[in-house]
Amino acid sequence: MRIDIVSIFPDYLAPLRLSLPGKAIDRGILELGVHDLRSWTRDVHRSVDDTPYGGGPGMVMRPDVWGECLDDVCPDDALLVVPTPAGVPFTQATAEEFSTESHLVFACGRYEGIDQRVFDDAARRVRVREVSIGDFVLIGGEVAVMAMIEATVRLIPGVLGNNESHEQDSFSDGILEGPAYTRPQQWRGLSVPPVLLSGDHARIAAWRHEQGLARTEALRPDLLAGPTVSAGPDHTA
Ligand SMILES: Oc1ccccc1-c1ccno1
Repeated sequence: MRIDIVSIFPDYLAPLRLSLPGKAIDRGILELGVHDLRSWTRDVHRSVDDTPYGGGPGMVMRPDVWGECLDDVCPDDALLVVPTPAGVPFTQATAEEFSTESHLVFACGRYEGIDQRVFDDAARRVRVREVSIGDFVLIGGEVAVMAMIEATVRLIPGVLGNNESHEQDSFSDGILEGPAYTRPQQWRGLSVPPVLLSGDHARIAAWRHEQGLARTEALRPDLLAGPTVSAGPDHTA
């Protein structure tokens, strides 16, 4: 997989080369390109934004600069992902869909967002997903992109080591993971549930599922209410 990211703060994405994505890069499983949007500016001030039509606070990122950048960075077979609070929810299903792509391009917006015509124009030749990582507002898309990349890259075969797996992730079977325990068996008067010491793998699996279900009912009953909309294959944002 190749991932390209466009940002006016490329150094913000430096941590991606550590831990998980870093290992994937070292193993040749992942190619990562980070691009400074200002490289496509043509004025002496290297301007990337302007005042919004219709008035209102803040600034909007310019279509001309983004358009020329995406012409260079985003080929027709790539999936263009645009993090935005106004997007379709990013879920584990989205991460699974993204992990099967050969080329992801992430456009990090700032200010009041990117001129909509950038995505309308891009949609003429590439698949576009406007995606939200949650119902809150950030200053820019970089943090959202890092979260989405980590959630996606860890699902690529070979990225997680043998003793790490995503088969029992929260959400992988639609419910939250149950509690986890390790040594010591007694700690500050608190014991590890005896079933986990039984060696009875069927009982342990059943207990873990019950615990996950109880946690889900208590904390995320919405996950038990049936399928929700997410930025999956049938949602073009
Ligand atoms: O709040 C944002 C600002 C810029 C780009 C993305 C976001 C966002 C918020 C939630 N998901 O994405």
